[in-house]
Amino acid sequence: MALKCASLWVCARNPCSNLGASDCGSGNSGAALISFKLDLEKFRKWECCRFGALTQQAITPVEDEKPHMPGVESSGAIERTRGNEPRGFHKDLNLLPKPLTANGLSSSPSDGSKVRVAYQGLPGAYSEAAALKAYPKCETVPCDQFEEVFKAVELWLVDKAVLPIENSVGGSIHRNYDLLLRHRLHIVGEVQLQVNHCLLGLPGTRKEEIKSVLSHPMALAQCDMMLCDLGVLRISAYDTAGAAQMVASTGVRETGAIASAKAAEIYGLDILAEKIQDDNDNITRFLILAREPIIPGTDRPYKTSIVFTLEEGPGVLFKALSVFALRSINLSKIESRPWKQHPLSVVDNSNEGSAKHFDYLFFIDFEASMAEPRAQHALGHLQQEFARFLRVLGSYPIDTVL
Ligand SMILES: O=C(O)C(=O)C[C@]1(C(=O)O)C=C[C@@H](O)C=C1
Repeated sequence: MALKCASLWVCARNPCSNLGASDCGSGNSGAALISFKLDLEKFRKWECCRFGALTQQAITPVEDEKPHMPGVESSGAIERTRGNEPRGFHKDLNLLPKPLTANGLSSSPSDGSKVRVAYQGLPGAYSEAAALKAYPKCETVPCDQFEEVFKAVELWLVDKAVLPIENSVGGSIHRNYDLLLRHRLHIVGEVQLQVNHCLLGLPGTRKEEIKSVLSHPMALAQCDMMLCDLGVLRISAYDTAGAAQMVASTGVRETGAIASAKAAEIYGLDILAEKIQDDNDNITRFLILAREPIIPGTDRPYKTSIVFTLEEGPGVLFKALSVFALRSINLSKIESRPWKQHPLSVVDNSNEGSAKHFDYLFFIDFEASMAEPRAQHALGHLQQEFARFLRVLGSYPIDTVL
């Protein structure tokens, strides 16, 4: 694999000798951020020491990518029917681009004139719309699973990836936080997209005829009230456009899909109801990922995403977050995820034997650019005083246009 030397910002305690870093900074709490320019292979070796099997796991496909939501029934009927002939529809679904799969990644065309952007789902998915918002002339490349979206960039089959990370109604997409850590891509941008869901059905179907509705679990959650009113069975699918394609190809009048108006057009379905989400302001935030980081500036508002772990102790998270408050840096997101390689930390309490604590990773977005000294000082402080591990996932312009 043709991996190039990459520039990464990495802060951690005592990694200097392993990394060949040019500057390890001082131990002062206000120390400047240690910026390492390092060789990706060295970085991997170092991370391997700290995380054991993490590096190896980064190339192991996720066992179960099938979406699951409590209270949402999953059915064999939602498995993709790639290659199946659509029944009774004028659209030839076989002419649409086929999603990449882990085993079926093909090479990019040699003409590098267009940016190729991978996304999870089928044409008409919101992730595709997000890719086109970020790069209006890009070539969008559909992938079956999130894991393949990452691999498509890592294997140089595409230039960028777009990844949903949170929704204003449904909250975080936890799987994608975990994948961000397991892979070595950089966040180079974000896209905020207004998501207007439609209820789709076979041509000529009435809304009242619908008995079950297929969609992505996030989309089902975002339309909870309307689905309760209809009293329909909910069935989860990999993505909204995939649900629309499924309804089109199975030809069952009683089954509808929640998807975009564009998906209705692509798969030849009728729009039975529009803007069916519970909250009119239904915004999904997507991340743009690339092999190389961008160089952040101060010309416009920037956001920086980091992930870190902390030592165990009372008030440690409070103290860690104070490094931002002390410098008037606003936090726009905090998410904690179990540290899967280190599920428990054992603390020796002299009288009572050993106490066990769950170990967590903290993902934080803060509103400052890594080009700003206050952001560099905040991360230097966090790294020197509190963090066992710290990685900058990216520093990128804030998307302010809906
Ligand atoms: O299924 C799609 O169309 C997607 O792009 C995925 C996704 C998500 O994962 O949240 C994106 C936006 C909507 O919030 C619903 C689903």
